[in-house]
Amino acid sequence: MHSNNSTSSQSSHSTPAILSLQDITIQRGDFPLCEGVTLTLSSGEICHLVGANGTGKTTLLMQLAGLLPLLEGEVFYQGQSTLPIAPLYVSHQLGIHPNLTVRQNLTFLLNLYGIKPSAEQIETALDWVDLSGFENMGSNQLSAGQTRRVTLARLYLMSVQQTPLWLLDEPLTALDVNMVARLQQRLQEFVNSGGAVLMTSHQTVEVANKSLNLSDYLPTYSQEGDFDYLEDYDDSQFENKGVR
Ligand SMILES: Nc1ncnc2c1ncn2[C@@H]1O[C@H](COP(=O)(O)OP(=O)(O)OP(=O)(O)O)[C@@H](O)[C@H]1O
Repeated sequence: MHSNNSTSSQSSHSTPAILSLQDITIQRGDFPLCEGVTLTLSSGEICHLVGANGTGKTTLLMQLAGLLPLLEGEVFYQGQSTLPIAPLYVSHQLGIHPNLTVRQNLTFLLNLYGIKPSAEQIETALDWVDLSGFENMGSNQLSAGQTRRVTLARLYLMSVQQTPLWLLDEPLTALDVNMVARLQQRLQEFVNSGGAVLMTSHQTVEVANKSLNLSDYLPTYSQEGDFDYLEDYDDSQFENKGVR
């Protein structure tokens, strides 16, 4: 893995990059979490988005998916400066409704991208995540890993034609080693067919061929050691007032 950021919306190839972030600010609420974030993501690339807890990885994916506003910087999606873009976005909150069956949930998730799956496609996708026979089970009866498998099953049926960019938030969490390997194989197939992936994970992502570390983009005031102003702080006013 390597960092390979660029300020251009063009990749080194003649076709535009699938995604280009130029000096964007990651922000939720009043204060920026990261500033000047820059990335170019082209066909064939799987970018591992890393950074300490709370640095803004989920916030960035939500901004790109149009769920939170982007206040600073520019996003190019397939060469066009536009937001919100319409990638596949898989939230770490899963989006599985407990009162629906597994089949109903998976059908709904695919409908969002214009896919009306046949019974056979649902079966095949569930088989891919080892949930054959779970079609009519209530989703409130699934384990954490099984719930995540339902939300990931859609990746089996989605292709570059629906969306060339997948934004995946913690897709490997709660999965056993076999499913982690199978999912990574699917990501590789997707980018080999022309797609690109931006994903968060606190685990190693073996198939990643790029990384973006948000810890490199913290605002100056939050960087370690930048607390000089505290040296002048006079706390004598609190002495003997029971304020300590
Ligand atoms: N629902 C929310 N409402 C308001 N602020 C939030 C909310 N969720 C997170 N935050 C704040 O936004 C900041 C960034 O959170 P975010 O979830 O993007 O971080 P992250 O890098 O994905 O963290 P983690 O590695 O723990 O998943 C956090 O510091 C948190 O204080």
